[in-house]
Amino acid sequence: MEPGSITQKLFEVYLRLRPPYPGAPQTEPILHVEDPHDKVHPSHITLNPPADRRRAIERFGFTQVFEEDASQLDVFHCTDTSSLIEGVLAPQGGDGTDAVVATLGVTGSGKTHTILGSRNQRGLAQLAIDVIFRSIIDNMVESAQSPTLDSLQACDASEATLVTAPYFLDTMNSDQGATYRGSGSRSSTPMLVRNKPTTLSSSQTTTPSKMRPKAQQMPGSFPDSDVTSPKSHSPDVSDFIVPCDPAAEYVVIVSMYEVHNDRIYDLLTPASKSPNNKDYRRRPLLYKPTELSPDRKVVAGLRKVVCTDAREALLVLEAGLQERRVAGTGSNNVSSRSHGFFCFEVKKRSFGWKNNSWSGSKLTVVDLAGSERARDAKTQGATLVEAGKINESLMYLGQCLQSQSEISSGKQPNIVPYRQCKLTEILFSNSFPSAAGSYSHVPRRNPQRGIMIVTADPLGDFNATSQILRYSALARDVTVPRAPSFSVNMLAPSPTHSTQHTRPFGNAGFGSMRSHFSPVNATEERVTMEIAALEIARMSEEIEQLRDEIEVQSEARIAAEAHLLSTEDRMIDMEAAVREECAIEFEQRLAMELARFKASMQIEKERHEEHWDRKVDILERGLESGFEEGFDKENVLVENLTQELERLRRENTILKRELSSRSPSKRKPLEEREDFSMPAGPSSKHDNLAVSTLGRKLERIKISDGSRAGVGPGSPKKIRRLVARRWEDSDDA
Ligand SMILES: Nc1ncnc2c1ncn2[C@@H]1O[C@H](COP(=O)(O)OP(=O)(O)OP(=O)(O)O)[C@@H](O)[C@H]1O
Repeated sequence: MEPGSITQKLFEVYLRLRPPYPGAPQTEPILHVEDPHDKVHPSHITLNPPADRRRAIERFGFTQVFEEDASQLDVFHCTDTSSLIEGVLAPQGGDGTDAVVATLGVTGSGKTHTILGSRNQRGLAQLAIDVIFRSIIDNMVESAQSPTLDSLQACDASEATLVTAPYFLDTMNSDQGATYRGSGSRSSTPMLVRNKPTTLSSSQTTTPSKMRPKAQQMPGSFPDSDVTSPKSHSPDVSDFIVPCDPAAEYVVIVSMYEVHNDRIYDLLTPASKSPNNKDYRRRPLLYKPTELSPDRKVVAGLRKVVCTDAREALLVLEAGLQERRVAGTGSNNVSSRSHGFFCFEVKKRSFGWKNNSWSGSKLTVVDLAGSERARDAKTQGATLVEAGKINESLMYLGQCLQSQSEISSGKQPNIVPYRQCKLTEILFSNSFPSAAGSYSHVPRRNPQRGIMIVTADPLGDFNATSQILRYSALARDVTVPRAPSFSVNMLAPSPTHSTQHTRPFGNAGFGSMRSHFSPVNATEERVTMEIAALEIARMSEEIEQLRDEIEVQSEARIAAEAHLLSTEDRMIDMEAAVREECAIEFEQRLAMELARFKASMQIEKERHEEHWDRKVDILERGLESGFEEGFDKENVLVENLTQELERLRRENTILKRELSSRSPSKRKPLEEREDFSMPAGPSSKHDNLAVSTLGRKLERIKISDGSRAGVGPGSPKKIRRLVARRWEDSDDA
């Protein structure tokens, strides 16, 4: 089945009329309860427009109408809240069925009174807590401490943090434990001590502030949760018990949250100081499917308190109500500025299975904020914006309820448009069976059962009341107004004017008319009067219709403005989220790029080092090889020179011999001769000089040889060869 399509009524709708305010002026009520005829309880009312309004008379049908004198207990019993509790406790085994009890109405019409009661009377929430705990008292778990707490935590599908009631209350009461809202909260409606309630003025804002009075010091207007006080039992339901599963042990988990400006805030988690400014703020929570609840959305991340008796649950409820946003308006001194959701999850598991999983269902009691007209409520600033948001969400809720009644009367396709805002999503999304086949690993849950109690003030504002009734009623008839009575009066001949008819229309003066008076004229005039009267009636009708239209249009404009504001808010949120996402992505990419850059730098560095190492190697090798080469060259040179020197010496000896052999008698011995004399000094110098002298000598010899060669026969090559041979021969010799 498509989500949003229905096969049965999603909410039973009841109407509760509030008694007049003490000291309220005696005026004609706009609402009249119809005689039930053959039925026991009335179920229809008629909405009569005030005498000065020309509007249709409307008739609305509900499951039941509670008149002004109906008590809290009447409402509890007749709305069959006990059967909802029975569905939650699931006495026949299984998970049971979730239930929702909500109130809807114009501001000040008694919604909070019905749900949370007042100083002397308990509301449906307290009565339900009482009945639930009385019914399961014999099957309650022995202790909510570990390991029970751990097993409950493991089975919680809403990513919640579970704490035990004693721990929660201790934390709340400790001075440093938490930061709670004081003024501007439902602090005037707790249940412990009978101090005078705080009266809130319209100037009080709904911004959370750092304050936490101890539970015992809180001013109260709710019934006493002190079990010894008679007020704590009023009305008394002690003889009322609902059957529970005898094979199971139970525990109750309390959680509370509010929907304010289309955002969900936990009422049991203290506000924390925002880093940017000194305000104490709560973090909005998400309404989403989770791993353990893939087929159903849940408010994720709540703080839930495990309670084992009614007193603990009431104290937790009271603590959460301290956080609820309220403000004084022109219509109500303590007006709820948010939709409050108080959830009592009844968890059960089979006896003897200490580690098996917990299942169960929950009862949610909802105190909706009231619709209001800015003009009447005299709200401004933030409270006016809140009012716009409240009206917008109630308009969407109205559309859902209207579609329910239109579907059942066959006027509309089988779809409930509940995804338009958080309020309708939370109220309706569990009203439908989960899609067949999907999430086979998760047990299929029954669609929730719902009760909507519409509250109305019979002496209240006609337009606001008619609007609420129009979209909440299960059935509606419209009776077209009769012909305007004044036209009939006008048509009737006036005895005083039997002879002198006044003429309301026409340019002619009164005197001129009278001068033309005749029976024929009288008939004509009567016809004219008739036409005029009909025209007046038609125009008045038109004016009324236009007036209605204007009212509808201005309501629509307010709703559209509120929608615009919420859309703007959503866009700002989205922008912030996108910016944050971009910043995170940018930082991630930057980090990645930096890492990549560092890695490539490292690689490059290593490559460079390697390159340089290789170069140095090559250089070293080059240097080594170069040195060796140079060394070798030098050695070769020295060797060559030595050889040359040896050769020259040999040559020298030969030459000496040659010279001495030419004419030894006529010549001085070589040592005595000037050109062969050896200078004194180191042997090397002496050698060098000798070599150079020898060189010169050789040169001369060559020249002389050359001159000889030029004169004698044969080539110089031949001569040199001959000479060399001769030297070789001499060497040999
Ligand atoms: N049935 C009733 N019997 C007695 N007193 C009632 C009843 N209904 C409402 N009241 C009183 O009327 C006053 C306003 O009622 P309440 O705060 O319940 O209105 P509301 O619809 O919750 O308003 P809002 O939407 O502004 O929060 C309270 O003082 C409450 O005690």
